[in-house]
Amino acid sequence: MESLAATTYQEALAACDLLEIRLDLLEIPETRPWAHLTGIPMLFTARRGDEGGRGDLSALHRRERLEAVLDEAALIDVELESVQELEMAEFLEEAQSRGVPWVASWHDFEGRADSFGKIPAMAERAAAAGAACFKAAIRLHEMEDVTRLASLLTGTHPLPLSLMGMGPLAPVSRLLCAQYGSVLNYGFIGDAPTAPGQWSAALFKEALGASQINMA
Ligand SMILES: O=C1C[C@@](O)(C(=O)O)C[C@@H](O)[C@@H]1O
Repeated sequence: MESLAATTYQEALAACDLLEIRLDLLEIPETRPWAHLTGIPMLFTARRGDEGGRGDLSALHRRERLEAVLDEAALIDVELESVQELEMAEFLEEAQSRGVPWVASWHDFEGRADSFGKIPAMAERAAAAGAACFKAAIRLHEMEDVTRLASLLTGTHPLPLSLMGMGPLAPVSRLLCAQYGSVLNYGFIGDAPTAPGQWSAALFKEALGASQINMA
C-alpha cells in the first residue's frame, strides 16, 4: 500500500495507538512496507473476500500471511465466519498458544435490517471461540440505524464490542459508538479509506480527544 510506505513513524504515532496492517491489500507483504513503523503496536488482518478483502484469498493463503507476522503482532483480526475454516481454526490455536489475542470480526456492506439483532449472538459465539473482542461494521441507511447500532453498546456482552457504521452515516456513528464504549475505533492513514465513511485517523483521534465524551 503506497500510503503505508509514505507514512512516517511520527505521523503514524500521532494518528493512532494501534496500527492495522491489511495484509490482503498488499501486493507483496514479504517486503514488509510497515517495517519503518516498528515500535507502534500492530494489528494484522488478512481479510477474506466476502467480507471486503482484496483478491479473494483462500483460508490457507490468509493463514500464511498471518503466520508470517505473528511474532510482531500485538493483535490479529480473523472473521468470525473464518473460525469454521480448518486452516484458520488451527492458526487461531497457534496464535493463542503464542499469547497473541484476536478480534473476531464481521462486516455487512449492504446494511441488512436484521443485522443489528444478530450482534449479541455473534458476540457470544466470538467469546466462546476465544476472541478478545467482537467487531461489527454495518452499512447504515437511516438515522435510526445509528441509534440501533450504538444502543447495542449499552447491553451486557461477554466481551468488549467494537461497533461502527459504514456509508454516509459512518462518521457520526463512529463518534457515537466510541462515546458509548466501542473499542478499536478505526480511521485511515494516508489518502485511502479501507471502508466507506471512515474518518482520517488523525482527525478522528483529535475529535475523540477534543471533548470528554466517554459515556460508557
Ligand atoms: O474491519 C475493519 C473495520 C473497517 O472495515 C472499518 O469499517 O473501518 C476497516 C477495516 O480495515 C478493518 O479491518
